[in-house]
Amino acid sequence: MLRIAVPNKGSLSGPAAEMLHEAGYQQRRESKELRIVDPGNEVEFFYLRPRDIAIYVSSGKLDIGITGRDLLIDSGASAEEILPLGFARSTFRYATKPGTAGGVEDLNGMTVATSYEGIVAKHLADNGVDASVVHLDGAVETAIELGVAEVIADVVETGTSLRNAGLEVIGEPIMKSEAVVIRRTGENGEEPKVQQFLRRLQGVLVARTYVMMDYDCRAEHLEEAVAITPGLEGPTVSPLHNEGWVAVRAMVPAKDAQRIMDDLYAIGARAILTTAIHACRL
Ligand SMILES: Nc1ncnc2c1ncn2[C@@H]1O[C@H](COP(=O)(O)OP(=O)(O)OP(=O)(O)O)[C@@H](O)[C@H]1O
Ligand SMILES: O=P(O)(O)OC[C@H]1O[C@H](OP(=O)(O)OP(=O)(O)O)[C@H](O)[C@@H]1O
Ligand SMILES: [Mg+2]
Repeated sequence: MLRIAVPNKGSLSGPAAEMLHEAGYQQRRESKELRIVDPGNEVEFFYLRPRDIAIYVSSGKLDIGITGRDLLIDSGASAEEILPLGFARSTFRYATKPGTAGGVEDLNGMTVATSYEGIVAKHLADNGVDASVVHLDGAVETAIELGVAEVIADVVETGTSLRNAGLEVIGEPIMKSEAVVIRRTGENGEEPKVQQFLRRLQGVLVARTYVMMDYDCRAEHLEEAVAITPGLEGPTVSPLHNEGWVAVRAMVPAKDAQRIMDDLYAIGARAILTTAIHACRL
């Protein structure tokens, strides 16, 4: 049985459960459940604090975990990222009251409040900056107003929390994060159960990113059409009863679908349809 750590709370928890559900796995019915077994898929899910997941996975007691890249790196645990999942995207940045500092190089002698001490201490050291770090559990944006620190380092998505606190980012992002699948560093990546789990999640990512496009076009325009919709391994082309016409089917990126339909129409393609992909194995 594959043992998988899933975030039980916070920004990662809802989207992770949704992705696992789309991949065909049973998920817990209520938020107090700490573990469930999905016998049909031979998987056991453990609902754990996102911050603890890399530690459990590095211990070898759990095979796989879903957590944030920033949490993985901050933990210092001996676990590695094996698949990025595209949700809970954020940057990790320094912020101050306007006029306090222009970048990390100005932080000598200051105090930085953060929930991610591991990332911040390393970043300061890598930049040769001597600043102290104070650990706070959350809502770190308030630390400056209340005099606990001159600088914060925190997760930024829309920037709303910073704006509301009258703070602005300084310097370049320390890192970019998103939800990731992790496993113990150096673990054999060929294990069939693990590979099957990753293929299922990859299938969800593809189904979310691509749509299926079907259209009819004149045979003499086929090469132009194929250049517009190359598909993954090449489009499927079938003859139409109407001589001189062919039907074409290819996967296209969902975000480009409308532009691609316009381009196909312009070269004379007609009956252009897009349909959602519900599941996929590449
Ligand atoms: N507003 C956000 N947008 C996108 N990702 C976020 C956001 N806030 C936190 N994250 C990501 O979520 C993970 C942190 O999860 P965690 O549950 O510890 O904190 P949280 O989502 O802020 O929840 P909590 O309410 O418990 O503070 C990190 O990977 C972080 O990058
Ligand atoms: O840039 P934004 O869109 O505002 O998002 C970033 C904020 O979201 C998270 O806070 P959360 O609400 O989880 O509270 P926390 O600080 O207690 O973790 C994060 O810690 C930032 O404060
Ligand atoms: Mg938070």
